[in-house]
Amino acid sequence: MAGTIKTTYLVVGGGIGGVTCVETLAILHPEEPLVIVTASSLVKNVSNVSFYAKTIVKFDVHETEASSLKKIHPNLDIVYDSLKHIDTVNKVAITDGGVSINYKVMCLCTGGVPRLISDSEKCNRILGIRDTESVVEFQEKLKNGRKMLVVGNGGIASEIIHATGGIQKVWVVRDDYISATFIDPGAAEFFQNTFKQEPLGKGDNPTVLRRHVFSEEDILVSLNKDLKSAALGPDWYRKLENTRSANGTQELEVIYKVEVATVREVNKEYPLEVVLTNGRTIDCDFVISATGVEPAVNFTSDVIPKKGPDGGLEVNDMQETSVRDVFAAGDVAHAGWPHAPHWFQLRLWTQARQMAGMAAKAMHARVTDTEVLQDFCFELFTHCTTLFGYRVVLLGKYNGQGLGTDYEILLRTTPGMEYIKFVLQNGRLQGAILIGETDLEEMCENLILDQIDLTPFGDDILNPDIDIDDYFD
Ligand SMILES: Cc1cc2nc3c(=O)[nH]c(=O)nc-3n(C[C@H](O)[C@H](O)[C@H](O)COP(=O)(O)OP(=O)(O)OC[C@H]3O[C@@H](n4cnc5c(N)ncnc54)[C@H](O)[C@@H]3O)c2cc1C
Ligand SMILES: NC(=O)C1=CN([C@@H]2O[C@H](COP(=O)(O)OP(=O)(O)OC[C@H]3O[C@@H](n4cnc5c(N)ncnc54)[C@H](OP(=O)(O)O)[C@@H]3O)[C@@H](O)[C@H]2O)C=CC1
Repeated sequence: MAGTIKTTYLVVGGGIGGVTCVETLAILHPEEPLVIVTASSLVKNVSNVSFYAKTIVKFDVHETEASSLKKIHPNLDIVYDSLKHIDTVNKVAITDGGVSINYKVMCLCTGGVPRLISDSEKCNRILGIRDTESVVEFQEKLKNGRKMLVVGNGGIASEIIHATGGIQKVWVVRDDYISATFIDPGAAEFFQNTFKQEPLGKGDNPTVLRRHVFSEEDILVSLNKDLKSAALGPDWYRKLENTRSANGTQELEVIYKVEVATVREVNKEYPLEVVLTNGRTIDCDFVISATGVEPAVNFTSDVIPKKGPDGGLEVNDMQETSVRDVFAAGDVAHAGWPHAPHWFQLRLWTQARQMAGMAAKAMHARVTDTEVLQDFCFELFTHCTTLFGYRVVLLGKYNGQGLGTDYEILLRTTPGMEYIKFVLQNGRLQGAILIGETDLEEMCENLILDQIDLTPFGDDILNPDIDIDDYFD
């Protein structure tokens, strides 16, 4: 396979980041040669893009043959291989198979790998979920399993708890409420109530509106986690819904404020013995470690690019690493520029797509010696997802991240229907959690971006009987 290729643009990785970078370059500079290095013949692509507002985007993600990318870029060369080494001085990338690719600018989109709990190396009954293969392995374990332990409190754990059935589940979280990466304790309670009941019709339950001024103590015990933060896509968990263990029982126990201390294989009724940090022992068939991702910096380089505290390749607002002409985007990157007040990094589809689009524009600007500004999407953190069957939209500093101690929360909740949380500081909206079909996305986006003083509206801003939108038209 060895040989030499000369290209203007080089993109590494066939996830959402790599494919978005290729698609954007296909629009910006179709006549220039472009190479994508992808270890897999399948790559990710985005479809059904719908805009809830200027920056709030929802889309579907599918797998497609890498060769289909040639339809959009006539000068695309696909190398089915893995990047091994970058010689940044001579601008040559070398693959495992010995192909040398001479580039002018390159973008690293190598994604991340699951960060598993310790003991995972000793035992193949501790699984992480990242790609299609890991889901197939999980499905096999589910079919024959009686009891599983899920550790972690983010997106994957929440989706697994929601989608699996016919198996006893023990969910071990280190917070005092569920799904802490995405929501607050109030929303967790809203979801937990729905576990117990059928969805309600409008009018079955009263709407509650309340304002809460937080003290430091409140915040410490409940809200305001510093969010840390790929690669299957939305709806991956639907595959689990039809995978039922023949054992039949279905129970969920959530154990709060603990971690897994040790896991060992034993010769007892259940093959795994998990000891928690509170001393309790749980016997189970397997463990799902849904404990975050680590950037996949799985290649060497003559000059090592600077890394962020999360181990990601630190990039500036143009997505360029500390090594000139080497850009990075998606889960492998650490957003190292001074962030806009209502944006922060979370390793998500949306951000991988936004970063990669930005990287492509900056790479094109470098090659054509032109100027480009950072995209507007980095002004506001937005995330649209589905949790426990509900639409969830997260905007800005939705959990008060980095706001200190003097902010207010305005809540409106209708059990089984909607949960709306506004985070206000100095009377201005800083973030919001919108659960259910609230239709408030666009208004919230405008209120956060324009920083309109909402003091004159008092609690009416969330009064369901007042159409507050009218005030801002
Ligand atoms: C189970 C699961 C569910 C998720 N659900 C959601 C969701 O609902 N919403 C959401 O916003 N986000 C979700 N995410 C997160 C999202 O998938 C990631 O943020 C996103 O896929 C990151 O894209 P990426 O292109 O940076 O990385 P990846 O998708 O990981 O792609 C990286 C690619 O690079 C390749 N690669 C790695 N190293 C090399 C190398 N050395 N040479 C060549 N190729 C290489 C990999 O094989 C891979 O194809 C989910 C993640 C998981 C694991
Ligand atoms: N619907 C969506 O948008 C989804 C998004 N994703 C994305 O995919 C990626 C992987 O998901 P996931 O693995 O859930 O990662 P997340 O980063 O979302 O969550 C990881 C969770 O595990 C906890 N944790 C980390 N280490 C330990 C440990 N040693 N013991 C106990 N708990 C631990 C974290 O707690 P702490 O915060 O305290 O560190 C956090 O609650 C993420 O980027 C996520 O955003 C995944 C699924 C769905």
